[in-house]
Amino acid sequence: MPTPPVFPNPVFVALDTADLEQARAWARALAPVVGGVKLGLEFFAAHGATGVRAVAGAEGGPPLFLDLKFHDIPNTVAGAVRAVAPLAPAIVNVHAAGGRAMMAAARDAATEAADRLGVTPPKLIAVTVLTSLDAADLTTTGVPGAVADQVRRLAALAVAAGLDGVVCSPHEAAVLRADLGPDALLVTPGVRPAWAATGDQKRVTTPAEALAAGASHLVVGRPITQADDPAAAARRVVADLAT
Ligand SMILES: O=c1ccn([C@@H]2O[C@H](COP(=O)(O)O)[C@@H](O)[C@H]2O)c(=O)[nH]1
Repeated sequence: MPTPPVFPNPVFVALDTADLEQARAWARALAPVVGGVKLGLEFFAAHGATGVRAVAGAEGGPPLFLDLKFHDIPNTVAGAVRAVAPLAPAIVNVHAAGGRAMMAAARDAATEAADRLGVTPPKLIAVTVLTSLDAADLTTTGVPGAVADQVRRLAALAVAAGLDGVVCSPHEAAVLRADLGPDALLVTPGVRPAWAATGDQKRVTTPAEALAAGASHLVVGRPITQADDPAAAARRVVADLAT
């Protein structure tokens, strides 16, 4: 199997809250421990770009994964990607199910906006099949068959559209690493240390298993943020990677 990209610390913590001060407190406490922070729909719906700057805008702060999962017609998604470019996220995502033209429009918009602003373009990745879905769920959406097959189809489409990688579950990381090669970003939520509750995630592994399977980044939210001591929980997650 090809060697996956090496990151000094692949753990991105999901700061899922609508409380600005809570997000800022988590970011302060966790930035020294994790490799990056992820802000998603709950936070963005409450606080928008101003809130993102307040949590992750500091010079020299941890890399930001802006997880807004854009999914619309190409013109609208391109506009959304341009609109978030001034936030200088390290990673931005769209839904692969939006199709090749939508993803290519997002890619072009990200490159053009970064050039105009004089910033490094974000890594642009596509969500394949949400980690909260299993095969039975997927069938109810009109996609019968193995989850991995649909993930592989959407991942191939994303790379063909010029994207840098995908969001997948750790269950598909090994097959996608083989399909897409060593440089693709494979960002895996659905990561649960043995001591954490699974919650609504259905396709999960431990952090060490996800990394061993070929994930380049691990997204971990509630096992860290809902712990009594989030920084200690983050240190446990990072330590688990060494096993
Ligand atoms: O398929 C996906 C895509 C995105 N997510 C996001 O990751 C985190 C996971 O949080 P946990 O608390 O560790 O479950 C969350 O922000 C999701 O929106 C995902 O879980 N699955």
